[in-house]
Amino acid sequence: MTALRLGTRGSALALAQANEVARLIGGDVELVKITTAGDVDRARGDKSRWVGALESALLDGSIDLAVHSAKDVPGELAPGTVIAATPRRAEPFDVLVGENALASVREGARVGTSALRRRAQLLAARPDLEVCEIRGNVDTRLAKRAGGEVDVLVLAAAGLDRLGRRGEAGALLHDGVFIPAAGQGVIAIQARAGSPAASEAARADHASTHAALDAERHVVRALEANCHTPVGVLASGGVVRGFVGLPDGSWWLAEEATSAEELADALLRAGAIELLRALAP
Ligand SMILES: NCc1[nH]cc(CCC(=O)O)c1CC(=O)O
Repeated sequence: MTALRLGTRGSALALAQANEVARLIGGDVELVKITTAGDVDRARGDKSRWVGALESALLDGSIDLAVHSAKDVPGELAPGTVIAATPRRAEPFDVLVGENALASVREGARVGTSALRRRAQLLAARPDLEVCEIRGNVDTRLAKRAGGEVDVLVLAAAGLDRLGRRGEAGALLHDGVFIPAAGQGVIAIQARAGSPAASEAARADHASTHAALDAERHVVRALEANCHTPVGVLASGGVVRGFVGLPDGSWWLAEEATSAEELADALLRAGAIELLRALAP
């Protein structure tokens, strides 16, 4: 039996995720590090830049499975591929680093994030804050904050957990508008449809996580959202919640429903398309 080749990006977070997947699948598994366009030039581009090279390696047979942060996976997968498994979800919410709670962040503080969704949510809740672009992987951002580039950071709790750095974070942002990105905290294992590796990956699957991810991805596709769209969606405990907002915090929608279809309808009825059009005329 030859080893199952798991393709992964080479960042510390990606490797932590791939090692977790290797442990869950068990047996003879080998990690194959793949450099994506996103790793080479972090400044621009969309999700396909992170995921595209892994999808190509999957399709050309140089790997058997691709491991991703589900929130980095675009709404449409490469044809002929599937999300074969999603291990049990980690913490889905964002956290503040540098202050324990949003209410304690001083007026006008500099908050670092490059995600439009986080900017939209922060300014919806606290219009006084100065949201600053901050780039780089999780370690780089933590170092930049420690060096005084910003006062506070917003990061995914799951990423900090996986890097063993959750202790540096404050409280979760989980009230009101703070709905995380679709798939946040979920690892997606992508395979060629019908391949033997897809069946092997299924050993690592957690059914309710998979159902939640499917629901969240349904909403993203219904809104034609991508990683440049300030959209949050979280399915949990039979409820699906969604947020769509302008990055300056001046206009936002938050709805909840009992299915992905109903949530997408509710957001669309409330004006999500007009809102997204105001964003990208
Ligand atoms: N955009 C980068 C990225 N992709 C996934 C995570 C966190 C881990 C996860 O959501 O599973 C992060 C870092 C962050 O947003 O703080």
